[in-house]
This record gives sequence, structure tokens and C-alpha cells, in this order.
Amino acid sequence: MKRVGFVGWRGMVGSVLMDRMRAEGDFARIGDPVFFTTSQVGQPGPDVGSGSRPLEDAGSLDALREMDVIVTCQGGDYTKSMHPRLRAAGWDGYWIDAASSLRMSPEATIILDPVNRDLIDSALDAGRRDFVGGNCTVSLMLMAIGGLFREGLVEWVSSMTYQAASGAGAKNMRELLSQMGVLRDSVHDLLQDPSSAILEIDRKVTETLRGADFPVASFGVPLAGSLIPWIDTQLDNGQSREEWKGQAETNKILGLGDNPIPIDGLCVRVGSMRCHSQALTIKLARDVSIAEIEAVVSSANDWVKLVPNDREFSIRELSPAAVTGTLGVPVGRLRKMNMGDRYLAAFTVGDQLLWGAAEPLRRMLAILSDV
Ligand SMILES: NC(=O)C1=CN([C@@H]2O[C@H](COP(=O)(O)OP(=O)(O)OC[C@H]3O[C@@H](n4cnc5c(N)ncnc54)[C@H](OP(=O)(O)O)[C@@H]3O)[C@@H](O)[C@H]2O)C=CC1
Ligand SMILES: N[C@@H](CC(=O)OP(=O)(O)O)C(=O)O
Repeated sequence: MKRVGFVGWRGMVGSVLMDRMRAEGDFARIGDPVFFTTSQVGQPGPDVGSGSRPLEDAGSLDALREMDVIVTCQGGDYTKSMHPRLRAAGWDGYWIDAASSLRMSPEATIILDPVNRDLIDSALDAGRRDFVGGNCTVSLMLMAIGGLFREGLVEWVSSMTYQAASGAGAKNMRELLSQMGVLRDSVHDLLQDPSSAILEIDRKVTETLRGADFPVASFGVPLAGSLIPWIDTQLDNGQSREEWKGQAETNKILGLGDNPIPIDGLCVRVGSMRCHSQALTIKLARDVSIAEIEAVVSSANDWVKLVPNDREFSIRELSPAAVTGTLGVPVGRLRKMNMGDRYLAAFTVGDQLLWGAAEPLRRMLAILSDV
């Protein structure tokens, strides 16, 4: 792997990717990293160990065609604009992408190597060149309960999500914090006074939340002190696109094309910064003991972490506050439900910028270094 081009490296997902690559010493394995930009051509690029060079033009087919591998975190519009033209021009390098645009293309493989390394290897053997990170919610769910799928224990899954502001972008993370600040400021004086009436505080907060001045430019509606029960666009069947991805991408990642496992649920945005959480209802293919389920879940990969179904462990270890910024994917609240012995409850949390976005890309690049 000689020349690796990075596009979108200074965005939110790209920055997480760069941090992880630095932390793992990945740049030392890349002969010649080349950094591109859509807006800062010629400005100094990052120094990843061999000095800074001017940024190249991410819109230049000629410059991109020089690359053996292109890693892009620039977004779907960029992919739609550049990828077909590069391929049409005969470029046969590897394209590693964080955006969703190419995911369901028959030519593309969705990458989550702790779960589907076999599919990735088969795709490489077959000469495939497009490798795309999965939707964050899907990847995190599979990192958590991939063992149950692997053992054929899943008949269907319903995933109810609690998704972080980061999934909507950097501006949205800022807006969430601004909203929190505005709410707090609106009752600053009342909060100083321990004897003030809580219903008066609540009334003021609600008034602020609904006020014309409340900062909602990015989300369109309040998120702090509220939630948003819709993520991504609206489909004709009543699902949101985020909900549609659950079944479509999971089955593609697992290579279950002809025999898809039903997966559905409601996706909800909550006031978490960068961790997505999911409450799962899993219909088991057969009645299996909780001890067996725990063994299967916890042995699936190096990052899944079983949290005992115990109050103290759950509130301390199974939350965005505990997980944010880490690669661990805790799974807990594992218990059989009132509906019957084949109905399993689970709760899982994961950092959506790490396993949900940057980490599968980083690892794909590492796999290519060994090809
Ligand atoms: N956010 C998420 O959770 C996930 C996102 N993705 C995919 O990744 C894509 C990129 O997402 P994300 O990283 O959130 O996008 P960002 O908006 O953070 O970054 C995208 C690009 O915006 C440009 N940019 C303009 N101003 C700035 C600035 N002040 N700081 C940094 N970059 C700036 C940069 O391009 P340039 O240098 O060329 O100007 C950058 O590469 C998404 O479109 C999506 O397809 C995938 C999984 C999860
Ligand atoms: N849609 C996700 C983030 C994301 O970028 O997803 P995708 O990579 O599937 O477009 C969210 O809002 O939380």
C-alpha cells in the first residue's frame, strides 16, 4: 500500500479517525499519506510523522487517481460526486468510506471486521474495491450482540434507540449544549434559592423551551429537556431511514441476503453527546439459558463487555457517561421477559464516533496494509 489519500480528515469523524491512527501508530505503516481538502487547497496539511505538506484538491480526479487507497469521511455528497467519476476513469484503487451512499451497492462491502472479517476477506479475494463503514446504530448493535447472530440464536430483533447529538453532526452537538445553557440560564436565580418552588422552575424552563428565541437552527426543535422521535428522512412505509437501515445493513453485514433476519424499531434522538444506546428485544431462535447467552455475548469480540443485570453495575457501567470516548461496548440488562422464555431483553451503549464511524475504517486500512 503505497499512497493513501485522506479526504474529510479534519471533520468530526475524520478527526476521530486521525486520533485513532496516531494512537495506534498506523501512519508508520503507510508509505505515503496524502491529505486532501475541498476548501483549503495549498494550506499546510497535518504532520503525521513526516512533516506537513500542502493540502491537495479533493475535487481533482488527476490527484485522486494517483492514490492506491482513498479514505473518505467527507460525506455522501462528496462520494456521489467523485466515486463514479473515478471509477469511470478507470481508477481501481481501494475506496474506504464513512458515508452511507454506497453501502447497499452490490459492489460494496460494509465493513465491521470483528463481526464480518470473513466477508471482507472474501470480498478482497473477489477483487472488490469499495469498503464502507456501517450505520453507527447497526455497527454498535452488532458489536454488542454479534455473538447471538453468529450462533444462530436470533429469530428477530426490535431495537429502540437513544441516539446522541453527534450523529447529526458537530453543529448539532454545539446546539445541544447551547440549549442546555439557555435552559439553565432561564432559571439561574431560582436555582440559587433552595426554597424556590420547583413548579415555578419547571414553568420557566417550559416557557424557554417553547420560546421563539430558543436555539433550534440545527435540530429544528428542542433536544435538551426533550427528545426527537425521528432520525433521518421519512420513507413511504412509515419508517425513518435510520430505522430502515437496521434490517438492511445488519443482514448485509452478516451476509444473510436470501434469508434476512427481521430487525425493526424506533430511532430516537436524545441529549447524549456521542454515545448511542439501544434497548433491544430479541426473539431467540430457541430457549437458551441466561448463562449460555452471557457466555456467547461476552466471547464474541475483544470489545464487548458484559454488565451484570444488577442496579449498581447498570447505572455505573451502562451509560453514555461511562462509555464515551472508549472502544468498549457494554451490554447489560440481559434477562428473559414476561412474554416468554424466548424473549430476551438487553441494553447496550457505544461511542458512535468510534465503532460507529471511524474505527471500522481504520481497521480496514490496517487489513489492506497486510494484503
Ligand atoms: N457524524 C456522524 O456521526 C457520522 C458521520 N458519518 C459520515 O461522515 C460524514 C462526515 O461527517 P462529520 O465528520 O460529522 O462532518 P463534518 O461536518 O465535521 O466535516 C465534514 C467536512 O466539513 C469541512 N469543514 C468545513 N468547516 C470545517 C471546520 N470548521 N472544521 C472541520 N471541518 C470543516 C471539512 O472538509 P474540508 O477540509 O474539505 O473543508 C470536513 O472534512 C457524514 O456526512 C457522514 O456521511 C458516518 C458515520 C457517523
Ligand atoms: N444517522 C446517524 C449518523 C450517521 O451518519 O448515519 P449514517 O452513517 O448511516 O448516515 C445518526 O443520526 O445518529
